[in-house]
Amino acid sequence: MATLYYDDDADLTRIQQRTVAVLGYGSQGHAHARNLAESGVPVVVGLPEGSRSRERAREAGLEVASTREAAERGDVVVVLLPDTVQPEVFERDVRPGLAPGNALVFGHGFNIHYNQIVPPADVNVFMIAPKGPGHIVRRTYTEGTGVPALLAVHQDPTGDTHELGRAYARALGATRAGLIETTFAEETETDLFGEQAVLCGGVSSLVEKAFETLTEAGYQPEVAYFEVLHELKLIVDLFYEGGLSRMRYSVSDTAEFGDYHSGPYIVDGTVKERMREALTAIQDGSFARTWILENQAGQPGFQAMRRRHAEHPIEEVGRGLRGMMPFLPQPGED
Ligand SMILES: NC(=O)C1=CN([C@@H]2O[C@H](COP(=O)(O)OP(=O)(O)OC[C@H]3O[C@@H](n4cnc5c(N)ncnc54)[C@H](OP(=O)(O)O)[C@@H]3O)[C@@H](O)[C@H]2O)C=CC1
Ligand SMILES: CC[C@](O)(C(C)=O)C(=O)O
Ligand SMILES: [Mg+2]
Ligand SMILES: [Mg+2]
Repeated sequence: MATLYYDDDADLTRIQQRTVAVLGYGSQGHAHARNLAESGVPVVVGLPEGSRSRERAREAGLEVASTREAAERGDVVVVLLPDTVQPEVFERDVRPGLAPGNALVFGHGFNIHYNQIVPPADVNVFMIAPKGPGHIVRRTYTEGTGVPALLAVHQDPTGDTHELGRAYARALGATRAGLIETTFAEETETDLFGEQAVLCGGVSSLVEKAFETLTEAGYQPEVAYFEVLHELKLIVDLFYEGGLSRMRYSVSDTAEFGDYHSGPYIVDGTVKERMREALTAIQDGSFARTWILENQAGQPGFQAMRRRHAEHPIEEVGRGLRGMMPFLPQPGED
């Protein structure tokens, strides 16, 4: 049975008494920095001199310093940079400023689990890994709710890392929704599997292929877009509120029968076999090696795939349709 923590299990003052350096102001960085600051925690954001995010952080009322200065000033240093740049920035800008008893925090376990960062033994190391995108971590905080997160402690030389982690999660808004105790290994492996098999890879591939199937059969792209992409969010909202059963309660009997009849035929047992293969590549480190080598080579394959998928016809159709829905974020808005 998982151990879960909520607001009453966390003493906010433990984190309010520390200076928290948030390195990076991207998806997670902006959410952590702003949520913590609004929870009464002293925050300094660490960004390189030329960073395009410096102005946005200042406009949000946050103090900004260089990555190195912020890391030196923070008693708690939160590394919210892309996973692949973290090892280099850690060695150059973070390690020199770490003092015994400081805390080093991660939003995902990749670099600790795959030994790309080995922190000094006298520093506390924990992870708060939100189970949701950074922009939703921010939005839900402002709405008074939160995104669940995972807490793992890797090193605890001062003996109070767990308490500090719970306090951090409360300041972020995560203990409003639920904070689950885990390990760096479990978070890293399940997170990579979830994003590859379902949340990013599986769903995107299903949507692209379904859109292609309909449009190649002569149906209007706009109808196909609404059917397999736009409505997906409305269906997934029901999963979120009440599990698969709530979706099946809300849809028609015809849709529910089609779900049982065709779902397991389309996503069949061979898909599960390939899911197991993807999980093995995560567990034995071969996926991590491929991603690290891809970055060392300058990301040629990654950038080519990014371009190819960005040019998929569903993206073009979607841009036009979303432009007619002013309640959705428009290009250029964060
Ligand atoms: N994205 C998400 O929702 C989730 C992410 N995570 C984890 O959180 C961590 C952060 O990911 P994410 O928020 O996606 O990261 P982003 O790519 O959104 O943020 C990158 C930030 O790091 C800065 N940056 C990039 N390169 C450097 C560098 N070489 N030196 C200093 N700063 C740099 C960028 O600067 P600039 O602003 O100038 O571009 C930007 O502010 C990762 O460990 C990730 O796995 C965990 C859960 C969900
Ligand atoms: C699902 C992708 C994710 O793991 C996340 C938002 O939780 C990520 O790495 O961005
Ligand atoms: Mg994730
Ligand atoms: Mg992830």
